[in-house]
Amino acid sequence: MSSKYHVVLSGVSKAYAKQFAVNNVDIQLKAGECVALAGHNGAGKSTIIKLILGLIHPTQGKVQLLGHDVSSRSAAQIRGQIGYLPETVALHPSLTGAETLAFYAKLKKQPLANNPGLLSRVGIAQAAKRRVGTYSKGMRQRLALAQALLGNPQVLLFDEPTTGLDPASRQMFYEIVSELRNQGSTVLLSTHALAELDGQADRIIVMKNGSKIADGSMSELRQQSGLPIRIRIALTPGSESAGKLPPVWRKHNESAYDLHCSEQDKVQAICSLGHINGINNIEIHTPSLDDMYAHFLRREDV
Ligand SMILES: Nc1ncnc2c1ncn2[C@@H]1O[C@H](COP(=O)(O)OP(=O)(O)OP(=O)(O)O)[C@@H](O)[C@H]1O
Repeated sequence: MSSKYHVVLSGVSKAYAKQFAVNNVDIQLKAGECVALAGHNGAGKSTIIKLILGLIHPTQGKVQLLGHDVSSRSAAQIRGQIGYLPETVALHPSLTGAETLAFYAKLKKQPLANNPGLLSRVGIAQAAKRRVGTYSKGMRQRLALAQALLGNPQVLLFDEPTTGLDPASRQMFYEIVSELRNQGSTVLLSTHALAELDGQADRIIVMKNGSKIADGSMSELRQQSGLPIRIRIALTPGSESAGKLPPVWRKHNESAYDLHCSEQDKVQAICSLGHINGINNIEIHTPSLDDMYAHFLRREDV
């Protein structure tokens, strides 16, 4: 296996009784890459994260982490290289933030000296001496993130990390993800919140009923989906130019007209408007991640 991959799943399936939670999935995660796992409830996202953590073992196939088979004894040594933020974090309410992080640092055999810096990094240094029971959901999630960052792990697994976070906390979270990528760590995060991934994830893997149904960067997914781009022009009210528009332009309302075309035809479509006077505005709407996600799920239903 090439060392540029931190995590490799090869033909991995996980069955409970006769039900496949994950079905014949191949995933490769490179060093310094942030990959999002998207899918509805029950799609298999948490199961993939648990397989990488070695908490459960595949029914079929192989999971490799930093060059080791996760099921092998040698994998125990590299567990300290993984940071994990579970979907639901149970923190003891009567411990302070600082005590909680000290507890996890001891479990991970990490020096306590780095803890104040970590609490500042996630923005809760001022609440370090307060009991966790008095923390808001966002503060608890920040503290849980700090424990995942203990020891500068090479692989970070975040299960729905931004659920319930306010915009400032989400922004802080993605700033940390960006730092982690820059330092060469691999980040895998599961999410339902696709819209917020734009510009944050290098790649998106779409799961459905345990199978991988799409895998690529935003622009690759856009191309694979073949979803059209919508160009909308607004004409000066009362303008006679509408009559000169090629028939492919459809009327949207009294002054606006739409054209649906592929990414490749976009420039030509705009150039063909060169002889039309009285264009007030041009809007280009490219398919969003939510549009593409819905498309991939529908395609599988057909
Ligand atoms: N321990 C288990 N025993 C039996 N079935 C399980 C077990 N864990 C998961 N499953 C089933 O496997 C499927 C995938 O579950 P998983 O938790 O991986 O989905 P998910 O994509 O993380 O969903 P969510 O977004 O709701 O967290 C589901 O049908 C679930 O019921």
